[in-house]
Amino acid sequence: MLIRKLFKFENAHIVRDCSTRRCSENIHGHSYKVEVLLESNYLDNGQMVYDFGLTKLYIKELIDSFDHAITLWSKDDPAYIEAMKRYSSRWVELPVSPSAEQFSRVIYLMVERVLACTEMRNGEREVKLHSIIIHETETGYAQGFMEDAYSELMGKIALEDIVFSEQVSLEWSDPALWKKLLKGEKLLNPQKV
Ligand SMILES: Nc1nc2c(c(=O)[nH]1)N=C([C@H](O)[C@H](O)COP(=O)(O)OP(=O)(O)OP(=O)(O)O)CN2
Repeated sequence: MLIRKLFKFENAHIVRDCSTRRCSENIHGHSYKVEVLLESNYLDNGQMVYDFGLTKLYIKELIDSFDHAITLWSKDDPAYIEAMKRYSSRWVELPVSPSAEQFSRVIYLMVERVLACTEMRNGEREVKLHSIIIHETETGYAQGFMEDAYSELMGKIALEDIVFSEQVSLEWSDPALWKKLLKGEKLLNPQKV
């Protein structure tokens, strides 16, 4: 059984070296839509794969890090990165360029880590991340699966190389959330949301 929850964020970027000049040479923004697809062969005590309400805790919080933020590629021109960080408080720095494809891989790894760290308390069993779909526009999307997220052909992504700005992390329910996830600390699901 597959379930899907939709999240949204508004984000700015430049995608260097792509064929579209508007995209590679200009800061521009998108109203992103993110589909998180979860699967299981089992149902929980509420006869659900995973309560949609529970996805609105850490999964939503982390995806929302990108909202009203600029996403930077750590290999971009250092002068550009420095200027963006100086004049914009909400930024996320990635070890890969922020194309729709790379966003799907990055968000796959982030959501997968949240699920791995989550202690589920309502009889959920073997809830797995199926894929992440990133809609960059109304007409274009990328869908990333586990094999894409871990693909060495596409370039290995280490979660440790994803950096959130101070203003982003201060808006999380726990400003140490990312550090805790990197260490693999447990996140306890509430019994009711
Ligand atoms: N495979 C990809 N192609 C493009 C990406 C991407 O992430 N992956 N990104 C871009 C640009 O960011 C661009 O803004 C979006 O491109 P495009 O679909 O051409 O945008 P339009 O607004 O022109 O969309 P229409 O619906 O066709 O008007 C470029 N390519």
